[in-house]
Amino acid sequence: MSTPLIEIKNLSAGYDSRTVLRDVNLTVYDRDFLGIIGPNGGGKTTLIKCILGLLKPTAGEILYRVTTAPNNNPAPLVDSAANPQFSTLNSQFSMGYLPQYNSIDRKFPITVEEVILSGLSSQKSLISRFTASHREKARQVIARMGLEGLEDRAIGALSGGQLQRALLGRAIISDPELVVLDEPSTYIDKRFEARLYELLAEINHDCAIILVSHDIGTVLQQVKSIACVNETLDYHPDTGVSEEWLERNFNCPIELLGHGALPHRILAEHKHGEGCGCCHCEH
Ligand SMILES: Nc1ncnc2c1ncn2[C@@H]1O[C@H](COP(=O)(O)OP(=O)(O)OP(=O)(O)O)[C@@H](O)[C@H]1O
Repeated sequence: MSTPLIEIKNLSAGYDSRTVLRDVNLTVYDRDFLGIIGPNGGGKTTLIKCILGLLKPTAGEILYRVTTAPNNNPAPLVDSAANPQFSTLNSQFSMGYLPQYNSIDRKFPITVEEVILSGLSSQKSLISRFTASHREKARQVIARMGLEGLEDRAIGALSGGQLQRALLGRAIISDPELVVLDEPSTYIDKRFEARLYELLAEINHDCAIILVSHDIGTVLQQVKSIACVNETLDYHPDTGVSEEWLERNFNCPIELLGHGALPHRILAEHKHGEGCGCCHCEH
């Protein structure tokens, strides 16, 4: 069994006085590939915000593995209560984040290269410039993302898929311990989607991935473990989830169809618009 990278304990979170997540417990392991599914408004992005340190939980805590020990062995998880010198999110824990497409301000005057380099901002001081090796790293990431020739283009002049690739480049350029992707394939075409999942498989050799997606099919075929968030969290350590589990969590009839070794899930016949709240019923 791999070692834990992040442990979420009894976490609750919300906005103003409204609780969106309640009593969530979850362990993300080293080199995990965790898929997070759930209905619209179930709290997936809220959970991600908590993991990224962008939203303070109202209860519970999140523990991050402290940085690799000198002998290259992972250091144990730090209990923030027992070790007050550690904050729950320590600055040495590196995470890359691909936000939801609609949260990006495309008018922001920044080029593809600058977006990707900004993933290395924590490796330099505010006023110093990026070094030649930072720029070389950016060049490699631009090539990996298939964005050669677009280095100097402003993000407002990119297609949706190109922008998502630039943002993925930013998320991975620092070789983080965890990459968090919120709906990464929204605007990505089929050709790059296949490449995207190849890339994620490559990245997953060295770091853990949390992938939020409405596309249960893609999630089940890519991930090693799966969680469904709908105010509370239900976790499966592998992807062999049952129809019953999916139906309970999506509150919508779902059929699993055999597809090689993995289940290939599809929604069962059901009436749309009955307010079950699943993403498919909104279409
Ligand atoms: N900044 C905010 N202020 C107030 N309420 C919020 C805020 N962000 C999200 N919410 C509410 O919290 C609930 C959970 O939202 P969240 O974005 O976490 O859900 P989600 O599962 O990611 O949804 P989706 O699948 O639609 O992306 C929703 O009811 C949403 O309206």
